[in-house]
Amino acid sequence: MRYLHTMVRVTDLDVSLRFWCDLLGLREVRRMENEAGRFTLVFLAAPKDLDRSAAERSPEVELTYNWDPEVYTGGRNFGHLAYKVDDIYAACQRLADGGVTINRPPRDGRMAFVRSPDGISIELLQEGEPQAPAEPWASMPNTGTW
Ligand SMILES: C[C@@H](O)C(=O)SC[C@H](NC(=O)CC[C@H](N)C(=O)O)C(=O)NCC(=O)O
Ligand code: NI
Repeated sequence: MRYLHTMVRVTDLDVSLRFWCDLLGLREVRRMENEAGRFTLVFLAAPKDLDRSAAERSPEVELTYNWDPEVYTGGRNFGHLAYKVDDIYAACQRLADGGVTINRPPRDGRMAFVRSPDGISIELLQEGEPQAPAEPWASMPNTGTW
């Protein structure tokens, strides 16, 4: 057995791709349009996983966009998706510049949390050793929950 993907239902595909790809940094590896089912699947992979994703189709995030509007509630038993990033300060700055709230800022130079446009919690962890605490992150308070 091996891990394949995590599926997330999204309410706006363009808004979601701007967050998951342009701001978070994932890459679209393939998509499937299903006319009969009236939905689109978009598979995303992190840059360092692209080769493996192309070969094994894993590990990926599967965005599911239902063409007919639906309201997605609950799911708070779901925790988060976690990614290692080369520079947690640069990643958080790119997300913040793109209008994403940094719910749990990287005060420790190691860990941050944000949420996707549909409220999916995402953990960002510094690759390797934590960075030295640096402003504005070191004194930035949490914003809500993640
Ligand atoms: C391609 C493979 O990875 C899938 O997950 S397809 C699973 C299939 N997805 C859909 O039918 C998408 C549209 C549907 N309206 C939905 O929102 O799920 C499926 O069986 N989905 C049910 C599920 O609970 O995942
Ligand atoms: Ni799936």
